[in-house]
Amino acid sequence: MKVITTEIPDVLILEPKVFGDQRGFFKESFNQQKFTQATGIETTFVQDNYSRSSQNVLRGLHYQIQQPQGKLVFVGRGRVFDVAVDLRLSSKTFGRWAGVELSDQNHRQLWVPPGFAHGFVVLSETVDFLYKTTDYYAPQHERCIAWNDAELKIVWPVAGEPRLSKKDKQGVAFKDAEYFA
Ligand SMILES: Cc1cn([C@H]2C[C@H](O)[C@@H](COP(=O)(O)OP(=O)(O)O[C@H]3O[C@@H](C)C(=O)[C@@H](O)[C@H]3O)O2)c(=O)[nH]c1=O
Repeated sequence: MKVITTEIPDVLILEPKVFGDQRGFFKESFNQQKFTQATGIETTFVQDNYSRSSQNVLRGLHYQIQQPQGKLVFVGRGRVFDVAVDLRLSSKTFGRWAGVELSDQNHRQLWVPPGFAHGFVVLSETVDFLYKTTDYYAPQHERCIAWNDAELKIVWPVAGEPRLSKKDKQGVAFKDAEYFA
């Protein structure tokens, strides 16, 4: 497995080994031992999530202020632009974002540590999006920052307004958000 750092050193791109043959391909989408060996991160994943979205859907920017979740995210089918925003006040990269294209072609996975907000926009017709989390879903602790926050200045590779859930339309400004210590 190859590990590539992003503009935020704690946000990592993982490239698993892909075995292609005349049938298609095989890859280990997760291997605890290889993940820890390659990244130095010792954590336990407790939940697997799978969502399907159509083109131009944007989900985010989400985090849990308690029970913060580290997320290992990847695409089963399709293409997204995936974003992690550092919400850790003590971090050198507080308030900065990292964005990476994840697709069924590049097989990339993104490690989004606890203490980050996360979101993605769908670039393909549909996307099957899969991720593991290091803590359980806790809706009472869920928070959402507006995808188009003026201060964060995330450059989403979409023209016009993406399609958002009701909840995501009510995302708060970064300056008003709750942060991590
Ligand atoms: C996230 C989640 C949702 N749900 C339910 C609640 C709701 O009725 C329905 C849809 O939830 P949402 O609209 O919050 O789903 P979604 O907008 O896909 O939320 C996800 O977005 C991405 C960007 C993340 O980073 C995730 O952590 C998560 O916040 O699924 C669960 O039961 N368990 C879960 O872990």
